[in-house]
Amino acid sequence: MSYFSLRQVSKSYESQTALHEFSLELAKGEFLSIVGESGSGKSTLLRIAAGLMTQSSGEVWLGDQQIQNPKQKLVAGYDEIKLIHQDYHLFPNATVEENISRPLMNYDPEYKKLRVKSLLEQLGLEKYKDRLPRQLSGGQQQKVAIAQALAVEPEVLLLDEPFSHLDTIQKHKLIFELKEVLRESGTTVIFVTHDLDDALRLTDSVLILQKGKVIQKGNSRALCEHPKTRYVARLFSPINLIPDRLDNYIRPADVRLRTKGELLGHVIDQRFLVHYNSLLIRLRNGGQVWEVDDPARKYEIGDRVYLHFDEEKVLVLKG
Ligand SMILES: Nc1ncnc2c1ncn2[C@@H]1O[C@H](COP(=O)(O)OP(=O)(O)OP(=O)(O)O)[C@@H](O)[C@H]1O
Repeated sequence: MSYFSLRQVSKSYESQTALHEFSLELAKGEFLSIVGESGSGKSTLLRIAAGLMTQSSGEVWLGDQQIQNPKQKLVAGYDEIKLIHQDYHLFPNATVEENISRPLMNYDPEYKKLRVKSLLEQLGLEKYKDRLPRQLSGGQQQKVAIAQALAVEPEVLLLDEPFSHLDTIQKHKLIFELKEVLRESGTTVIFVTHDLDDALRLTDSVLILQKGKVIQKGNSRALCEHPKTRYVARLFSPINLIPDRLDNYIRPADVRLRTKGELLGHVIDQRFLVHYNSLLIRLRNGGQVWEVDDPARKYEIGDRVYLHFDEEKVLVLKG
């Protein structure tokens, strides 16, 4: 049953189309990640979804309420739909506790107190509650911005790359913590990012956006095993073009290294990774370079190797 939906939403800036007939249906409490490269229309999409930008055409619905855009509504935006982006704005002279309670100004004081206490606990911010934003790390400040957005208990949370200022370890920890908080509250979530790994840490359900259009939607396994385009395939790993075969590619993990065979190359680079060595291999015919996994860590720079692969692992990718 659809709860939050975008219906044929398009947006053009002057002559440029940023979003083209974009449609989406989410059930209550569903999480979806949208992955797209820079300029693919992710921020435009979320601003329209939050009622903060006027679309050129199409509609946004939350339950049976049509979301009004800034041309239709005096004060743009909704408490039910909150957007968090990387450039959050905290009140610099207010403490963490005051920042979180600010959106609850008109609420019952007793409710406000309990809600802020609960958010401080959920996001692990109790010990910082009396600090000013400048006395916090980037990750802690981002948590305060998230708590501030959650204060009014939004039905829908839209996350626009809000973790991009954080280092990888901090980011993964925050995504994990946030996932628990949002699951518990039954919030419907759309997370946009250019990083597939971040997306898959929050949810297994991913939509790929390119040049304002939906390229593919599915769970990680379906997208990885049956990518529709080279861009989707490359989000998971590099892909190697098979010589003399049009649009045929093979992933580094699907290549086996042997001492005999037909496709000959030699190792020109080697990287130590957690579960395998990653090799760069220059093919003898044509000089093309393949990236190949060496799980046995057997081969060294300069070695001659023959490359094998199963036909069923070959990806045929046109776009
Ligand atoms: N105010 C504007 N005026 C004109 N063009 C714009 C405007 N805002 C965005 N665009 C264009 O619309 C397209 C989509 O932009 P948008 O910011 O939605 O993409 P994005 O996927 O969020 O990018 P990024 O990941 O870099 O933030 C881009 O080509 C951008 O140049």
